[in-house]
Amino acid sequence: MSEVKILSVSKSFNSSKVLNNINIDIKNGELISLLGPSGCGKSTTLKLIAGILNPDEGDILFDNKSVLKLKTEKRDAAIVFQEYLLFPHMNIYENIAFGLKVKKIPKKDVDSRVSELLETIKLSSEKYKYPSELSGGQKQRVAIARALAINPKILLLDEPFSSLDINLRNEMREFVLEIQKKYNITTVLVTHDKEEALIMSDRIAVMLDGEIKQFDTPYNLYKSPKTKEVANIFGERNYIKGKLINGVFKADNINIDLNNNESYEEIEIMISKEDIILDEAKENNCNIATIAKKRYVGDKTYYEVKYNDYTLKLSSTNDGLEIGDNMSLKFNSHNIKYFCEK
Ligand SMILES: Nc1ncnc2c1ncn2[C@@H]1O[C@H](COP(=O)(O)OP(=O)(O)OP(=O)(O)O)[C@@H](O)[C@H]1O
Repeated sequence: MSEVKILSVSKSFNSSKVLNNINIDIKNGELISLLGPSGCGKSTTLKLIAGILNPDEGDILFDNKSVLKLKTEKRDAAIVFQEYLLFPHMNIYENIAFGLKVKKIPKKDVDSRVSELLETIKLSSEKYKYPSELSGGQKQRVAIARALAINPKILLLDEPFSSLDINLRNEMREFVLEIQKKYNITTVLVTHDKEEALIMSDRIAVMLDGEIKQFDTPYNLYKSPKTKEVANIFGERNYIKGKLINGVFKADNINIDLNNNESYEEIEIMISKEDIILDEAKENNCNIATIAKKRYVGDKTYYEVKYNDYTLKLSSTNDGLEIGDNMSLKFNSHNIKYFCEK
């Protein structure tokens, strides 16, 4: 385990800048994710940490020492890719033992380390099987055990679950979390899956166009994104433009008390789907919305409602509403976030 610092790192390929002034400070034993759309520079960042690539500018420190001059094999960073890249002609035991043998570790120490890892990945009884005889999840477990065998300072995971089906993916996420906590190993996970990043990370670096837009805890990123572009990474939200007058948001036919004393001429509020609440419409209730669309997804139902000139999207555990139903509308005002120009 190790503390990792990426300091003002930039990288270009063929004079096109793919990373611009990246700064990430990873604590000992922390699991962070690099989250962003395809091409934003996640894998390049991982390769810079591993030493597969070198930055044009900036520095990378492990435990406060620059590793830029160290080759990949000297950095003690283990990388696991989406494709398992196991050696097909070696059995599971030999695959896991490979890095230890290269380091000329005595046979009895190799044996005890590999046995411990086989137990951790629950494949002790399969140790003489070859990769072709394993399921996708088992292969990925072997790939992680092989990476951990050499006791790396940092574990780098490049979209390790994307080729697995959804049930296996959930199982592998839990497995990696368990193993990461057990060995307290500093880990960087590359993913484009927001749910995966939210579930697994101590902190998430949101990357867009080669820049870190926000580096924060899952909770803060979801509840208090600094910008709309970061908010949108974590799913569709509702946005309404209006004014803020002494803490009361005002737009056409909408007044929401945000419980503060601030005033802005132009702001845009962001309301998450789960913060719009539908209730039975009462006779004297003026906030009436009509259900326009319904999408049932099992544990919740997504609705689109028309409220005056607004179309709002919300999620509810109530799956019994139908298109055309009139419902009263409420907002969870304490969860409303706003973006403004002073
Ligand atoms: N060796 C290379 N030579 C030239 N361009 C490259 C090289 N590696 C990456 N790029 C470019 O750099 C940009 C960032 O690539 P990178 O693989 O880091 O993105 P990513 O966020 O990991 O994307 P994905 O999720 O699709 O893997 C892309 O435009 C890519 O085409």
